[in-house]
Amino acid sequence: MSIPSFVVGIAGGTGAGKTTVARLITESVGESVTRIPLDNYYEDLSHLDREEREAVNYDHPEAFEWELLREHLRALSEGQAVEMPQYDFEIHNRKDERVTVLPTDVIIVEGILALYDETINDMMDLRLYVETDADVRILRRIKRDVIQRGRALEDVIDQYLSTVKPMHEQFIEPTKKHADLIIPEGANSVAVNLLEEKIEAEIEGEGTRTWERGSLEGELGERMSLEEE
Ligand SMILES: Nc1ncnc2c1ncn2[C@@H]1O[C@H](COP(=O)(O)OP(=O)(O)O)[C@@H](O)[C@H]1O
Ligand SMILES: Nc1ccn([C@@H]2O[C@H](COP(=O)(O)O)[C@@H](O)[C@H]2O)c(=O)n1
Repeated sequence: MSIPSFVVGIAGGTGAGKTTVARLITESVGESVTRIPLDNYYEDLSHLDREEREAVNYDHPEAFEWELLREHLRALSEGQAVEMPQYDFEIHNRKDERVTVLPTDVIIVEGILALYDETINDMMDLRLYVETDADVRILRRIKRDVIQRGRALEDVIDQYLSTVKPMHEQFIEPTKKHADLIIPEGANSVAVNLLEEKIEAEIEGEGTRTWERGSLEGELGERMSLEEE
């Protein structure tokens, strides 16, 4: 019998620690986890020039291609591979290439609005909201955007005040009510260890969801067979 993947959502404000939590779980649990960054599902803005793309509100739900994410999650949790878009923060747009993502026992969807879409929330088995104070989050974001993404401090501050903060209050923070668990501070080792245990138990437990990874590698896009227990 087919057993769908265990789908985990990790939401929270910018700089809250979502990516870190997702990365720690993935590193600990291993190959059976696939990470789906919501950033990869920003709308394709190739029809806009760079200046117009810089002015887009990237914290509004309309910035994302929800239907594509729904389709991909549905496909992955049913055992089909998908071609996931890749996002480039330098050019404020998708890259030309896509990456083939194989179905796995566990799928982690991670991003500011990971708990926003009702259909996607219904597909999730575990919904997490990472909660970190706004002052800590903006300091982390300034460090990341200025040092790693080469953005000007003035621009980072302007963007924070004009869109990031108001959208957080209007759309992101309210999704906390959809969470099963709230994780304080991001890479909080007690919470992360408990999550790792929960996810490992899901993989190893009764009715194991065991995708035969190798069986798909030669015939990508084909439906996978499930290992009978
Ligand atoms: N509990 C924590 N304590 C200290 N730093 C943390 C903690 N959690 C995350 N960080 C750091 O904060 C920064 C932002 O974390 P990240 O996971 O990228 O946030 P998000 O994906 O929510 O934007 C990273 O440099 C990360 O190492
Ligand atoms: N071209 C873009 C696209 C998105 N952003 C910002 O990314 C933030 C979401 O990612 P986190 O890892 O911080 O959760 C979001 O707040 C967008 O403002 C951007 O700056 N440029």
